[in-house]
Amino acid sequence: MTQVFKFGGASIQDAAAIRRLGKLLARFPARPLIVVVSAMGKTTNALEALLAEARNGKTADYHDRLETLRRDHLSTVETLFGAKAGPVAERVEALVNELDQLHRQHASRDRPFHYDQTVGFGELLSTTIVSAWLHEAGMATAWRDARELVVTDDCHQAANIDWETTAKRVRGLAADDGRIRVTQGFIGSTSEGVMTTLGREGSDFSAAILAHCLEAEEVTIWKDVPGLFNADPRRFDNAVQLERISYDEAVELAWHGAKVIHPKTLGPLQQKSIPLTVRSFEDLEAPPSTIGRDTRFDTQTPSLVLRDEQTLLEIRPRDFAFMDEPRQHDILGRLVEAGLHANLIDAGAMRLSLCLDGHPERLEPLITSLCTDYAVVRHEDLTLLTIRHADDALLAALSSGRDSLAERGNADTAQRLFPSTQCQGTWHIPG
Ligand SMILES: Nc1ncnc2c1ncn2[C@@H]1O[C@H](COP(=O)(O)OP(=O)(O)O)[C@@H](O)[C@H]1O
Ligand SMILES: N[C@@H](CC(=O)OP(=O)(O)O)C(=O)O
Repeated sequence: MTQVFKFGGASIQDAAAIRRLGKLLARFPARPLIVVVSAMGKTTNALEALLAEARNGKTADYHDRLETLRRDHLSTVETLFGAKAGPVAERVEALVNELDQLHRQHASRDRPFHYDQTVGFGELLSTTIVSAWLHEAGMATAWRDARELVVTDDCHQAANIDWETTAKRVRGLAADDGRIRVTQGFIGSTSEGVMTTLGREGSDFSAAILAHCLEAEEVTIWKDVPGLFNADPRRFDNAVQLERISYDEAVELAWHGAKVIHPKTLGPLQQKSIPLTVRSFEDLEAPPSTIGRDTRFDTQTPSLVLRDEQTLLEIRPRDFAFMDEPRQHDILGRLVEAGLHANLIDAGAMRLSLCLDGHPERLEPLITSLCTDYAVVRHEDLTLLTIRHADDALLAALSSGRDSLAERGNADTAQRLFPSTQCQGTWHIPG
């Protein structure tokens, strides 16, 4: 049965990491094996900065960054392949040159389109190197172009999957010829062949799309943590690993901002009952986390998610009228048009409060539009705490000494919005 492995930026950040990836894969001889790979390290952030420089006319900065990108990838190739670097270095050079050429072609197009023609190159570069290295390390490997597999609409930067066409294209991917298939996460293309991206951190979703279409046995996401924890272990000194949780619970954590899994990943897997394993690429012996149908363990441990860089908008009618359904409909419609998502919504008789990611390019036009019809008060630099399965004592302890600007709660989930200045440093889960 087909296995799908996904490796994120941290697992292939440099030559040493790619060597480690080769050793890891050598321990998994079962085929068919599909390996979905993200861009190396923080390449996607670098490509976003490159795009901004290109669009702001900072030509010298653009060229410096492009050359840094070229140098970093070539230096990884040289470290890995030494005297045999030539053919791989040529392919890397060709990709960087193609990226540069596309910039000239697309500079006058709208930003989301231009974004997708730029930022997707991170994955094309990384898979070119990883695939060649696996071959060099003695594993039969075939590089596959995700743009020929994952078909989407033209909603650039957040493309929607054409499941029927994708399923047809993906069918041959699991051909049992013993070769590992290496392909890119995060990217796809329209039916006309124009590159699209699936949203930041979307490679987990790519792995789920392929697994869904191939009815795979399992998806494994390899991470720098042993599994899914009840809070980000970088932020909470006593976070504990959740060894078994359900799709439903995992989707709640991901939706509320637990960065470890992209929220869209769970749906395609749940539909086909394909388990998702989150595992450490650093320690193969560490017990992993498994996400599946079993809901028995979901409520045993409270889970916490912190989301930084939040903005709260308090929106009021100017005429002392109610914040009734037509007004809420109007405001939420503008939110959708701006391409924004509210992480917390709270309504009063004459107020609608929305907590949004601080995304200046989308937020500013929304605020300008709202200010024409409503009184808007804006609070910046906030951190949203979401707790699943909390009791009153835990909520009180976490809120103590912090000013809550907005709150929401139901039977399973409580949210509190605090000033980020009161949320710095390491957190400890009381209990
Ligand atoms: N609930 C959580 N459980 C585990 N890790 C989490 C959680 N929330 C956030 N993280 C963070 O997610 C990181 C791994 O995800 P990410 O950096 O996106 O990996 P990659 O880009 O390699 O796929 C971990 O280093 C950890 O700090
Ligand atoms: N490289 C893309 C897609 C992705 O999923 O990356 P990672 O798996 O490293 O989070 C991004 O950074 O958004």
